[in-house]
Amino acid sequence: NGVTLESLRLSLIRQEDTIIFGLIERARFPTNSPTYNESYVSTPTFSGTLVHFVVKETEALQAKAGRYANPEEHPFFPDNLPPSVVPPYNFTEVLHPPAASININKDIWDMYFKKLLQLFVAPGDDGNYASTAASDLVCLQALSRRIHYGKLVAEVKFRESPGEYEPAIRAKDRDALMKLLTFESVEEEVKKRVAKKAMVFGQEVTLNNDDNKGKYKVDPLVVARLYGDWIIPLTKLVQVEYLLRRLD
Ligand SMILES: C=C(O[C@@H]1C=C(C(=O)O)C=C[C@H]1O)C(=O)O
Repeated sequence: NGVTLESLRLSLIRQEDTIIFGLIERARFPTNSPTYNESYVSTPTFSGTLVHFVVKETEALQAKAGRYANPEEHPFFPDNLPPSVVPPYNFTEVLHPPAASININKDIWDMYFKKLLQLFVAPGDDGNYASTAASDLVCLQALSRRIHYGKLVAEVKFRESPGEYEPAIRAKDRDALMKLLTFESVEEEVKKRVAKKAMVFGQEVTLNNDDNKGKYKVDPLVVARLYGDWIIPLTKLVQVEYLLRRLD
C-alpha cells in the first residue's frame, strides 16, 4: 500500500520543521515556573499543574473532533477521553493491530519537562503562563507524533526483511532488534540537518542582513542534542516495542 522507508523518512524530515518551529515558539517565553507548579491552579474538579490542565482539556476537545481516531495520534491522558462526534475516516491499516497498545507519551512528557525544556528556554517569569502551556502542548504533540512514527518505520523495516527480524522477535532480544533497526549514517544526517534548520528558521530576518550573524532563537547545537539524546532514542524504543509485538 505505497508506504516505503523512503516516504516515511520524508515525513520525518517534514516533521522536523514542525518540531523546530514549536521549540522556537516556546523559547519566546521564559521558564514561567508557575505553569508547572501544582499549587498555582485552584479548581475543585482538577488537581495538577496548569500545563497538565491545558493538555488534558485540549485533548478532550480534540478527541471529540476525531483526532485520536487517527492511528498516528496518541493522547497524553488517554483515560476517560470523550467519544468522537464525527464519522470515522477509513484510514488504511498499515500497522499490526497490537501497535495500538503502544503509547510512550508518559516517557515523552517526562523527557520534555525534566530534560528538554531547561536546555532551550531562558530562566525567568513574564506571566504568560497560559500561552506557555499552549506552546508546550504544540511541542509535545509534535514530538509524540514523530516518536510514535517509529511504529510505521518498524513495520516497513520488518516487511523488507522478515527473515532477519523474526528470530530476534521470537527470542525477545531487544539488543538484537535495536541493532537491526539502527542506521547510524541516517541518524548523523538527521542531527546535522536539524542543526542547519535551527539556523535557518531561527535567524532574525531583517532587510539589512548583516546585523544578526550567529544569533539564533534556539541554539542549533541544542536542537541537534535534543534529537541525538532524546528524540531519536525514543523513536527507536517505539520501534523495538512494536517489533516485539509484531508476531502476536
Ligand atoms: C527512524 C529510523 O530508524 C532509526 C531512527 C532514526 C531516527 O529516529 O531519526 C534514524 C535512523 C535509524 O537509526 C530510520 O531508519 O529512518
